[in-house]
Parts: sequence; structure tokens; C-alpha cells
Amino acid sequence: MDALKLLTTNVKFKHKPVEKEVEKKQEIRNELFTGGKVKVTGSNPIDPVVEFPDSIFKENLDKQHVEDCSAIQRYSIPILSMKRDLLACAPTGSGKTIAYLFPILYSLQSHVEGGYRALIIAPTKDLCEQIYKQAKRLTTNSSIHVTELNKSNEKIQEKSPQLREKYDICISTPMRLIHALRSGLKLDKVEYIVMDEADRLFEEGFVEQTDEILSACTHPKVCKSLFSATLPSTVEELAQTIARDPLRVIIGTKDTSKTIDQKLLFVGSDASKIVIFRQMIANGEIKPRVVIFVQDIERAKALYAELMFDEIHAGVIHGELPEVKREEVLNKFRHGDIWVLIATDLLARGIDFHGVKMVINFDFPQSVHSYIHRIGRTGRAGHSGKAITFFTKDDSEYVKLVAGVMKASGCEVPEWILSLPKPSKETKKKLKKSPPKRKKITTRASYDRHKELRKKEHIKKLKRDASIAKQKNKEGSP
Ligand SMILES: Nc1ncnc2c1ncn2[C@@H]1O[C@H](COP(=O)(O)OP(=O)(O)OP(=O)(O)O)[C@@H](O)[C@H]1O
Repeated sequence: MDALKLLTTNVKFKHKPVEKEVEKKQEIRNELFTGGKVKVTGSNPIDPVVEFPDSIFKENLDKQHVEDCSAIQRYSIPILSMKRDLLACAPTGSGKTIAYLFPILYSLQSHVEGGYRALIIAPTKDLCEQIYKQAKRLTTNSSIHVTELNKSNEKIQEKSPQLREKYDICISTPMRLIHALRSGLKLDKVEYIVMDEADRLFEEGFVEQTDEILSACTHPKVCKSLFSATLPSTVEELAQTIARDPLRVIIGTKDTSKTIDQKLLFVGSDASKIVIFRQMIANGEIKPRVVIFVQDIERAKALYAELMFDEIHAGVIHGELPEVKREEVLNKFRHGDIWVLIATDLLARGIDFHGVKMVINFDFPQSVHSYIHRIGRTGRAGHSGKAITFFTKDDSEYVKLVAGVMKASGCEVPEWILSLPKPSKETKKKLKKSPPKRKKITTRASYDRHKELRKKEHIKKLKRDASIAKQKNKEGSP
């Protein structure tokens, strides 16, 4: 089956490991469990555990085939169980969700009391939904109850506040939680606050909300923890001011991932990108499943239209899609009905897909952290992955940023890229604020495209009508 067919045929993709890769895979798995370099700082550090403590939660993990503790889990379990504040930085896909859920559940089960006792804050609804699902799996058959604040259940809980007493753990975006706070929610019983994707929660647009939430948590012994694959020093400084005698755990080399084979690809201009992408498909260089990142919603829609035209099993996800539709697209991608998922940075953080072989940065990311989180959608949980970043002349002043991460992760980077000057602080800020203006994604004049699309749809309809007529004839024949 040629590459284009593989992406367009309606057969679910199955992953078959190639034998020669086994050794490399073993090396990558070891990285997950040993974490390579581990750095713990802070007063009175606590020794790591070697395995998940016996409990109903461990039994539930066994059912998910999560048996050995990953490096971050070995450290976070005793630290959070002892209610020490924690700043944790560990690579994408290294199991940070279980790293905070497990010790919190383990600790809360010993004393049952009504009302939210742990709060998990994450920047997007999709991520909250994913954390909620993991928490539900972990708490099966236990005495701990979890809720995720969303539009509908927030209203229900607002009308009947006694319902909140049923839940021990609440998962929410900052915005949703602030809304609930302003309609009377009390957070005085909260003993644990987790800030997942913490650096994002301390960025402009979120930091005021995060602050308001933290001030509402008035329990004298509230334990605060921050988790992310990227913790810039500015965030760490801020975190140090809200945390009490925290321990700081860094797994691996900060801001790198050893499980992803990263490449930079000069594509000349924006107009060439789609042509090069098609060429890569034809050459068999694109192995499903793939996540493609573009810089804005308009480009996501345009690329989707192009791939749909090629009859590739593609899907698109961005902030303009309603929640239900987003969930539907994510599920289709998870179940293998969509092989090429086009996304904006909305999906860059935290979302966990199994079997993503490749991430393509169709548009250059707007920051190093965005790069790290985007490529982190592959190479998760001890698997290997590949990331290709397209860059044009317009991106050249920022390329060095990514090259540094690649080098630190042990990937090959051409010398000429390494010798480029480092972008200044101002240049980095400029990029973060507004990416380069890009040419529209299209290979055909829109009139021609519409004409061709209409023709294709017409042929499809004719085929459908013919098959219905054939069926009717059959049923009518004696
Ligand atoms: N100890 C473990 N052994 C094997 N798999 C694990 C283990 N812990 C977690 N996983 C699996 O690893 C995957 C990635 O976990 P998770 O989403 O928590 O990563 P993460 O570190 O939060 O990544 P990101 O930084 O991208 O948010 C999940 O599918 C999870 O079930």
C-alpha cells in the first residue's frame, strides 16, 4: 500500500514495532523510569519511593497496565503525601498527571469529609476533561469522588450547593472556577492545589485568575504544587513567593525530551509548505498518526480544506469549535478514525494521545515553550516519536531558539544553524506577541477548488444513488 493510500484508505491504523528499533525503544523506556538526570533542591529533601504504595488506586493503575513508577512519580508521591509544596518539571509524556493524582488520592482517602479538598487547575477544557477521565479511572471502587467543573454541572452545583459536598476533588480551568467562586463557591477546605501546565497559568491572561483562586484557598495547611514540562525561571521566582518551603524536582535536563527525534526543515516560503507536505506523504515520510500545528484558526481551517480535498483522513481542532465538536474530533483521533489532526496551540499542552508517531510544526512555534509542548504530543510514556519543524526565511531569526532545545535533547542540528545569532529578548517578545504574517494555504485558485469539490461531491452522489437504485432493484426482484 503506498503512502498516500495509507493515509486515505478507510482502514484503522495498527502500530507494528520494527525489530531493529527495539533497542532504541528500551533506551527510551528506561528514560521514563529512571528519568536520566534528577535534580532535587530545597530543605529536607524526601527520599523517592520505588513503587506505587499498595491501595485501591494501585489496583486501578494495574488495570491500566501502569505498573512501575515513572521518575517524576517516584519523587512526587512521597513529597505530596507528606504535604510538602512542590515545583516539578518533567518531560512531556512522563506521567505528571498520575504523579499528582496518586499521592493526593492516597492522602485524602484516610479522612472522609464533605466538600472540595483538592483542586486541580489546568488551562484548557480539553485538558481538564482528560485529567478528569484519568481521575475517574483511578478512583473506581474507592471512597473518593471527583468532579470536573463545566458549564452544565457548575449551574447544577450553583443551584444546589449541597451537591458539592459529594465531591473530594475538583478539576477546572481558572475561568470556570472564578465563575463558581463569584457565585458563592467556598474553597476553605482545600488541602491540595495542583497547577498543571503551571507556567501557562502564570502567564498574562491567567495570572490574575490564578491569584484569585489561590487567595480563596484559605486552609492553613494547603499544599501547593506546580507541574509542567517547562518552568521558566520567571515562573519559578513567582512560584517561590506563593509556595511554603517547597521542594523543587527537575527530571532530565530542563526543557528537553530525549524520546523525540527532532528535525528542522527549510521550506523556502509559506507557499511551498503544502507542496512539500504532499511530497512527504507521497514519499512515505509521514507515518500516521500525525499532529500538525499551525499558527492560527484561519490557517487550521485552510489546511484542513486542502487535506480534505486530498481525501486524507484529517481532522481539525481549534478554539472556535464548540466543546462537543472538539471532544468528538479528539475521540475520533484517539480511536484511529482521524489520522492527521490539524491543531492550533490550543492542543499543544497536556493532551495525551497514544500512538502519535509524528508532530509537524507546519508553522514555526511562537516560543521555545510552545515548541516543547507541541512536539511533546509524540514520544510519550516511553515511546519514541518524530518532530519536524518547517521554517521559512521569515522564521530564520527565531530558528536558533529551537536549535538549542534540539541540541540539548541530543538531536543533530546543522552547524550553520547553531552558528546563527541568538534572538534578543525583544525579538522573542515580538514573536510571542505576533507571529510573522503568512501567505494563505492553498495550491489552487479558490474557483477551481470549489469547482473540483462540487464535481467530486456530484460523483459521490451519483454513486450513492446508483447503489440505492441497485439495492431497490434487488429487493424488488422475485
Ligand atoms: N508509570 C507509568 N508507566 C507507564 N505509563 C505511564 C506511567 N505513568 C503515566 N503513564 C502514561 O503516560 C502517558 C502520559 O502521561 P501524562 O499525560 O500524565 O504525561 P505528562 O507528563 O503530564 O505530559 P505533558 O507534559 O504533555 O502534559 C499517559 O497515557 C499515562 O497513562
